Amino acid sequence: MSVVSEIFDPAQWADAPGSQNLTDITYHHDTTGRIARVAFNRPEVRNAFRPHTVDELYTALEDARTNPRIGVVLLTGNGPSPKDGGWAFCSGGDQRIRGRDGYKYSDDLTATGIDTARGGRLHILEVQRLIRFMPKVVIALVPGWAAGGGHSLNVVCDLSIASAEHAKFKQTDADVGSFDAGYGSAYFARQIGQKNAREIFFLAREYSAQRAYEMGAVNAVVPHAELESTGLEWAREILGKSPTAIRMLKYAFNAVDDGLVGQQIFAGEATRLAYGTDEAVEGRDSFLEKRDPDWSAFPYHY
Ligand SMILES: CC(C)(COP(=O)(O)OP(=O)(O)OC[C@H]1O[C@@H](n2cnc3c(N)ncnc32)[C@H](O)[C@@H]1OP(=O)(O)O)[C@@H](O)C(=O)NCCC(=O)NCCSC(=O)CCC(=O)c1ccccc1C(=O)O
Repeated sequence: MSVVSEIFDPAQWADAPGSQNLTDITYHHDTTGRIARVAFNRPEVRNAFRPHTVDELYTALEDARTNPRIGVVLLTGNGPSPKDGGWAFCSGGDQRIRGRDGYKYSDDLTATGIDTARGGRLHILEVQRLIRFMPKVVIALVPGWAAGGGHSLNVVCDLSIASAEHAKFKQTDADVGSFDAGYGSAYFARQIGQKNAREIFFLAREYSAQRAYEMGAVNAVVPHAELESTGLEWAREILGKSPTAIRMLKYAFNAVDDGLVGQQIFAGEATRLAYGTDEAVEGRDSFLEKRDPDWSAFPYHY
């Protein structure tokens, strides 16, 4: 097992099936197969994402979502940068290949390699929704910079743990003419309060891990060397809980901010639970057996 990041413990992880050809991220399962680790792997650009990065990220997260053994996903950034030793969770969209209609596919790392025939992409927002709606806990492990769209990803994760020494937070969207007007800002304000969120976006200052913790943008600040082991510890603790309870709780927390989509997702899971009852089985069977349903065994609970 190769060491993909200085604080990655290879004894804890195995390559996720099909992950060998990934270029912009790494994807591992822990040795029990119950925890996924998905990491940005472009440390030389502070883990900025290009469309290909987002494609890989979506595929890995979707794989984790649909794997019935996986209960917790750790989202992080590999590091440090071989160029200058800097650490990053993610610095958002790769500004070198940003076009007028979104981020462009490029056959190399520069604007000269852009494929002009393909439309620009903003599909990091699809990744945000995947994290938000997956029935599993997603924990951001922030080993360095969380900036721009990377800052927004930290916002949308269920829990966040930050490196005391290297994690830094900065919402640069307004510096570069971008604006995450969804979860990245409006939901962020629900997390940390309107005044704090407006300050972070309007001034685009830099915030330490400790300050982010005080504002409620992260759950814990731990020594850098312990970031990943703490993530695993939290994940194992969550795995000790009822999967159904965790799923319903996540959707309940979401529902209040997600409007009818939030209600639909919560209601869908309630329907799934109802289908498991004898009462619902009676409804189905009466239809299939072409008879009136007999509800007499099912009281109006109060
Ligand atoms: C993150 C920094 C504050 C780190 O600063 P520092 O430690 O001093 O390092 P640097 O020397 O600046 O960077 C080292 C190296 O990395 C390159 N780099 C860093 N970030 C990027 C990037 N985003 N794109 C391209 N390259 C990057 C940097 O140029 C250096 O390269 P050298 O060749 O060594 O010089 C600082 O780096 C910084 O501020 N970075 C930019 C942060 C930023 O503005 N990000 C984009 C915000 S906009 C966005 O993410 C939109 C995303 C999106 O798709 C979206 C669209 C619509 C709605 C919502 C979203 C959404 O937000 O999700």
